[in-house]
Amino acid sequence: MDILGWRVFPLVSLLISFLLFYIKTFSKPSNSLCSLLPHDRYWIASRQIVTPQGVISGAVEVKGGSIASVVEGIYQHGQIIKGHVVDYGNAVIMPGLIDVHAHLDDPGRTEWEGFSSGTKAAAAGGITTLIDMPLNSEPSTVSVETLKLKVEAAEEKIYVDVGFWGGLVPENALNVSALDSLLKAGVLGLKSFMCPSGINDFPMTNSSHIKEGLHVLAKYKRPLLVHAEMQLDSEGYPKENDDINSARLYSTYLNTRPPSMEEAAIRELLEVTKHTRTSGSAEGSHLHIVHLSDSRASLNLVKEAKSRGDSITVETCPHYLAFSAEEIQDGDTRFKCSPPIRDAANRENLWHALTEGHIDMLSSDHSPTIPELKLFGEGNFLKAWGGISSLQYVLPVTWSYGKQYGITLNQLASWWSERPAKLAGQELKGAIVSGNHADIVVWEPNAEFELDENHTAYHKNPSISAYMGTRLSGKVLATFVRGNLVYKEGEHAPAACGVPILAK
Ligand SMILES: NC(=O)NC(NC(N)=O)C(=O)[O-]
Ligand SMILES: [Zn+2]
Ligand SMILES: [Zn+2]
Repeated sequence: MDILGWRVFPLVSLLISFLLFYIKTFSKPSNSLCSLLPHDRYWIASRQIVTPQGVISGAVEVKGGSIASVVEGIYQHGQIIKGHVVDYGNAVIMPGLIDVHAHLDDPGRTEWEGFSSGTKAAAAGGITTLIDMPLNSEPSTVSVETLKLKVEAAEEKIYVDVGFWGGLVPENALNVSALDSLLKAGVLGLKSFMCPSGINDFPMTNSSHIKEGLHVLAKYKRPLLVHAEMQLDSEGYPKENDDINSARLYSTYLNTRPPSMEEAAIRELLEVTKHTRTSGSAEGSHLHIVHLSDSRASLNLVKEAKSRGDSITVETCPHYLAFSAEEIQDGDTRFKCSPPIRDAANRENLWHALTEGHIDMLSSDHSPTIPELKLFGEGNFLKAWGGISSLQYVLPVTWSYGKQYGITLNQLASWWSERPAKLAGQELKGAIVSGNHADIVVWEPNAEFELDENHTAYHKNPSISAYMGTRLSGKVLATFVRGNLVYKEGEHAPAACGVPILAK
């Protein structure tokens, strides 16, 4: 290169790096597009703010995406609070919901849901963090490579924060280094099935796989979530049933998945969870049973394990608390899920277990599909896709059906925010306290609405939701994620600025 070339070369490379910096900085949505509120520092006030110390009347100061202070009344240091104040009057200010169990089906099955529509629905429902399940996307999240595909798929599409569970499947369960690298890559914990999952690249695990998984998880202090239903030789399991009249009956489906399937799975799990006790070989790991439906023998087993010191928690879902088998019409496959929705007496017991603290938390288990796979015309319960679509409605559903049991705002915050935050290892989320992320839902408990065709639903396929046609109370007015007002009465922020959460 001649002298001139040597002089021009640094200049050109400087120019290129400036250009790259410019593209990187300014092609991302600017902050003003992330929020419907053009302030970095502001206050939100109401007469009902749900804090860990109880419900107070006052104001929450938000600064730089975090909660800077929480004050009773509208005075701080004896002076009336200054700056931009949004006064929500009698509406409830609560920590944003954390949904630890949702299937957003992205990448690969975005015609079922996808990160964009799924997190829009979440924001409209007051959910500020969602942990995505490792199955129903294509491929399933079972390795470092497939996790990378998830995170890439989520980029600039998520309106709320999204974390990821990894899958524990036979292939990685017996391969410590594969599990290690998946956990190092940032999944918040693992999830496995004790029965067929319905997804080809997500095979079921047995208790030896689960034991191995827990021992690896112990090092990382992260949980294993398990779909606890086990196929029993002596009892029925979705047998192919060519008699369409019988397959249309909800009772036919219910009989294929009796409570004893949940009980058998949990009994087997407890052989392994004993290692999670203090000084046990898997101390530090934790087992979480997802979507419990059986409120009798299965729940008793969990209670006993807790009393013995096992590190174990259990969730149930709004659909088990809202619906009962008696009300499900034959052929109405919107209600098909596993484990199945059981009788009204079981539902009553679930409510008691929840209010008495034996069920630790709630999750949506939002598991949508395309209407075609729900086989509405045929109404075949044995062949239709199993899964309830509910993401946007979990708060009003819990509130509407829970009011008669006298549930409190603090209980709602505990079931939907505090305990889920702990399960997912999110120390800066789940409660309205200074220093936490400003993840907040503002909602009006007394406002009622009809879930009819005039109601704006953000799910990709609203018609498959079992809640369509019901009347609910509890309307979400505003949702803040890390201080950004991402949803306000029917409108979303222009840009999707949620953060993908990876464990460190
Ligand atoms: N593949 C699924 O989404 N399964 C889900 N299906 C339900 N719950 O019916 C689940 O969580 O088990
Ligand atoms: Zn499941
Ligand atoms: Zn699920």
